[in-house]
Amino acid sequence: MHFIVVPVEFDGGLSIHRPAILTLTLTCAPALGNPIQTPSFQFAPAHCLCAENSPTEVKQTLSITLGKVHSRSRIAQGEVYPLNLPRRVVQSPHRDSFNYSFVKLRQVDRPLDLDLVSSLTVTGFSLMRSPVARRQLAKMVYFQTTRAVGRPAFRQALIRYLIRLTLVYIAGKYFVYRLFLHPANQLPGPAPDLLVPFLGNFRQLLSKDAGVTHREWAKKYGTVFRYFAGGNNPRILVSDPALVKQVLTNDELDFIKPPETKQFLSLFLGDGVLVTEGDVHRYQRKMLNPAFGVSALRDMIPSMILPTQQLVHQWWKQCNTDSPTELVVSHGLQLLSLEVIGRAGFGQQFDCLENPERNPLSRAYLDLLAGDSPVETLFAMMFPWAHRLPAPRARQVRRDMASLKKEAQLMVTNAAQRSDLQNKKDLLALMMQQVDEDSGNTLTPTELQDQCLTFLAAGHETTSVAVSWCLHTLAHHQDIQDELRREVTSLFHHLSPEDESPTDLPGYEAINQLPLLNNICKESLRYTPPVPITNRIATKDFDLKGKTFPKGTRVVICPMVSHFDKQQWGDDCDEFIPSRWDYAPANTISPYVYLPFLAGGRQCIGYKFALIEFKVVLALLIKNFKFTPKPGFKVRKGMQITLRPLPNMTLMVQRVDP
Ligand code: HEM
Repeated sequence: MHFIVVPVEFDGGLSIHRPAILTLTLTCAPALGNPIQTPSFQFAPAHCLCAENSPTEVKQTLSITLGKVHSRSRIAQGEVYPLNLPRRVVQSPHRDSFNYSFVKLRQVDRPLDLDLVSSLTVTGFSLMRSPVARRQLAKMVYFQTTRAVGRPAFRQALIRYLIRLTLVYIAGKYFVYRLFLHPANQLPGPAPDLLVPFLGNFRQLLSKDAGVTHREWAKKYGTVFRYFAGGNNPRILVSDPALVKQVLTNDELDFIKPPETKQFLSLFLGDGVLVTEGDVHRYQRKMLNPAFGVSALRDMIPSMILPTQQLVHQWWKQCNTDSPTELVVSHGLQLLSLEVIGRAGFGQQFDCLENPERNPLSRAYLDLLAGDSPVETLFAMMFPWAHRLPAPRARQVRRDMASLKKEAQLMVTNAAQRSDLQNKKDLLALMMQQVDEDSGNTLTPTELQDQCLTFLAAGHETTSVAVSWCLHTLAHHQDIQDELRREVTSLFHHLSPEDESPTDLPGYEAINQLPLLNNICKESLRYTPPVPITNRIATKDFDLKGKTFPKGTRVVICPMVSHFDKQQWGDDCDEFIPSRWDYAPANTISPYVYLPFLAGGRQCIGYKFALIEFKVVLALLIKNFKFTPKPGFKVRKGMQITLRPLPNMTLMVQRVDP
């Protein structure tokens, strides 16, 4: 038996001008004995806009109308009766559902051959024109979804479906595409580690010191190769100087920092210059560059020498008079570089060396950097949301970050109230006085605050790591250490180790003119680059060596590889030879091969600051102490943002009589 159910009016003021035909073909055959209870829909509900919830209402309507039919006439299978029934009101049992209240039921004498799609389209358009209908539809979708989700069978089927879909997605993206189909696979490179299937070559990378595995791969696969990182994500490592230049300079704007690195860094640094990209970054560099010029640095020399003298005095007191003493040098150096950046950067004495816990800024930084595990740092970088977890360490990190922001804000507010700002020569004062020539703008308090946090972070850990490794290397090269001591003593001879406030300090030029000190710093930054690796992500498709790689591909620049490339440096590149800087190839080396401060538009803004600080600290320490290795002490080069010594660098330190 076939019916057309024609709803002519809907609840809630929804009016459909033409009698919109909700075509429902009903087969009442199974219900012949009792058509009132079991009319079943043949196909319409599957197509109908209100498919899922209309049956209830239609059933009710039919119950009534068929009930009337039944009372008047006998319905037999195949028999067709003309119906011309009056409208009847049907109350929906689901108040929230889409219900129509007047239904006219018309019986036809032949199987239906209606244009179902067009009639439903009319219905759909009419419905969507009415705000009330839209609301009704939204309600209906919500109602149907919640009702379906409420059914255990549906839930199970949905979960099964989602699991299957997820597995197919993971297998497709993380295994098939990344390990085989991604264009990076055209390049040579190591096979993924099958023992940890999801982590690419991570196990190999973490099993050795930072950069060592990369270096081995470079020897085997050349200056452009691919490997797999976490999630089997392919990375292309380039050490060919022309290609490094392409990434860092020629197409600089097409290669940005990976979002997770930026997210991780911006937790601490806000929108500082280390994090921003494009025009904002260019503007910030323009505003900040003058603060790092040589004339500014000349005035900062006392802010470097005085805290170093303080550390010398501390170590002098800790050392035995006639035998070497074991000292955790990296700890003292970290406090020192924080104090230097406090004084030279912000005109403030953090008093880190005397009382590291006193200043909230230094306290927060020391706590944040306290972790000794590279895995911990990698985890934090890969999952920047981890600090939101309700774990005690995460809570402490949140407290530290809040404290950093508050203190930086305070620092900027206090600086703005200084009456003698014009005479101050620290980074913050210089930044505050900087006016953009084009727009006439100055940096806003928030911008200044973020830059302060950036300089604190970027400027102190790197320098202390650089000096720690240099002392370690010199401890294994006593002849070079002795020679350096002779050179620096000639310049700093009048500074007594017990004098924390010396006067008559050597100047910027005099320090830079010490040739061995210069060579040792350069060679040490080659041998143990404090930033061993840098990642970029392509913002558009790019060509490298005649091959095209898609947007989103990760490119790695690795000073630990470039600095040990025999073709560039010669066969002795694995050795520490400061004198190499006196002749070729080192003294003519490409800036895209020697990369301790990177190159291009994102080169370290503080590299001159860092170099002069490195020299001052190294000179004063070597002048006053002899460093030798601690027997049995094994130190690893940590694969963190910086090349951290793991565990903290410990050396034997002996006083050198003035
Ligand atoms: C030996 C010490 C240092 C080393 C080896 C070093 C190295 C680097 C490297 C490799 C980068 C580029 C990172 C990247 O883009 O992936 C960088 C960026 C940066 N460094 Fe340094 N740095 C040192 C000291 C300093 C100091 C003392 C300061 C500030 C006082 C500083 C401030 C910055 C800033 C602000 C950036 C971001 C520049 C930008 O993206 O435009 N650095 N540094």
